[in-house]
Amino acid sequence: MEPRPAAPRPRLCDSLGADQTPSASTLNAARAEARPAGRRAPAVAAVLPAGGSGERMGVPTPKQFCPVLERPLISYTLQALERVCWIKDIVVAVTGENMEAMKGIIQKYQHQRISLVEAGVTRHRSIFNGLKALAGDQPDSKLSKPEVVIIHDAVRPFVEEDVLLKVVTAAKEYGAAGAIRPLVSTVISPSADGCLDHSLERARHRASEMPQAFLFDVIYEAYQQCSDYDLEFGTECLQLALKYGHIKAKLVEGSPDLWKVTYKRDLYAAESIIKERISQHICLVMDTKDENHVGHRLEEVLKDELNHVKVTSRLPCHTGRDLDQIMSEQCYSYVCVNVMTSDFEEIRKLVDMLEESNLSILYPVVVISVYFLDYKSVPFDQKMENLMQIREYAKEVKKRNILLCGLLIYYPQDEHKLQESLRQGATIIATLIKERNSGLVGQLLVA
Ligand SMILES: Nc1ccn([C@@H]2O[C@H](COP(=O)(O)OP(=O)(O)OP(=O)(O)O)[C@@H](O)[C@H]2O)c(=O)n1
Ligand SMILES: O=P(O)(O)OC[C@@H](O)[C@@H](O)[C@@H](O)CO
Repeated sequence: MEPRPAAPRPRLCDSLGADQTPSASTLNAARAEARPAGRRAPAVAAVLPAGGSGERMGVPTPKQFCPVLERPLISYTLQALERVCWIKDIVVAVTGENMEAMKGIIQKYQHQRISLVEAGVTRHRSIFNGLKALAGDQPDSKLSKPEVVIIHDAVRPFVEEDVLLKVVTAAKEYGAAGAIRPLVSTVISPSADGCLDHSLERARHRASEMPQAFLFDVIYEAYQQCSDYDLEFGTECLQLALKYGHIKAKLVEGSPDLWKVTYKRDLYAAESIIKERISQHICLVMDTKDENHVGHRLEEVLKDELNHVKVTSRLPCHTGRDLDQIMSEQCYSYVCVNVMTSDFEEIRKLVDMLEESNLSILYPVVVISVYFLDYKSVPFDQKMENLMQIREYAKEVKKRNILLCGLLIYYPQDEHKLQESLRQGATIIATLIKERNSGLVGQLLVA
């Protein structure tokens, strides 16, 4: 899958600052971009079934709470939906025993617009409970009934605004809509004696994925009429709309990353996709704009080595403006360049700025403190002592989800040797950023 920037794609509401509350007029303007002219934007809510036990994952923790880069999987899905400003409420169905854990996740990762309901013993029953909360059937419910409701599995973290908009727009017109994907394996039907009865022509069939969207009344009435058998054994909401509402859902082609995390391999895949997405931008911090500065040489080598990664450089962080810039860039990888010094001043400033920006709440931020030293010609026992401070300081900042390590780059007079050191340094930097391995925190690597 091609790497995509960690920052969400341009949103309908990107005209707003990250922390601004959209005014009604702004929202309407944003919605106007998203809808055919002359039609009112529907009120949209989402239901996320998250009450499963994840048996196929084969671990004690239900997969929606399994960590990915030390953050529960469900938090990524919530973040994906929260990026969509026109989804007004997100109802999550969790079991009673996981309710407190879910509240803790919402608080720790500062999720917004989330309401919790009790899950059911099956996925359909969990979804039904979420719909009941939106229907306003429950006396203490603060939720208002939406015109359109999105249903999306909590274990499908890679959902983007464009497919959500497609299914919602189609649901408004057809009553129901769902994302589909080409089948990878052929579907076969076994006979009672365990032999092949027949196979389906793969090209004429599709896999039903998520998100799905429905006119609220269509799907709510379908669930209210639903047989116990369907509630117990059904796996397809679109089928309920067809069977009980006689609505033929519009099928929307989805992107490859809509898949559902089901087995352990899916968790590994999710982690590598997230790592790839947050490693798309490297910011070098150096205390000079001098183009001949060796830090700019390193920047150029990094650009050559990592042609798909955005490499920028900026002066050390000193003002609140820098904080805004860091947040807006959503960069999770920093290289702090120190030449012939081994003090920690710049690193401490950068780490404090990153901490203040709350950037490391959602994703681990990699900070690499690079020291250019001609360590073959100058005694650096004293410098080494300073450099070894990195171990203790790194342990401290790890608690804030900042992965700090050091890199000593040989800085010889000889141009050819320097180029070789720069290339080796760039390779190490690229690996540290791509792998984001907390096991290397506090280490001092040498190029
Ligand atoms: N009683 C249930 C069962 C499932 N789900 C949710 O429905 C989504 C898709 O279901 P599935 O992948 O089957 O999850 P599990 O049932 O947890 O997985 P398994 O079948 O392996 O146990 C998941 O987000 C799951 O948490 C739910 O809300 N309530
Ligand atoms: O059956 P499971 O509970 O594993 O997952 C539910 C899936 O069937 C469902 O998410 C899609 O197939 C679309 O309906």
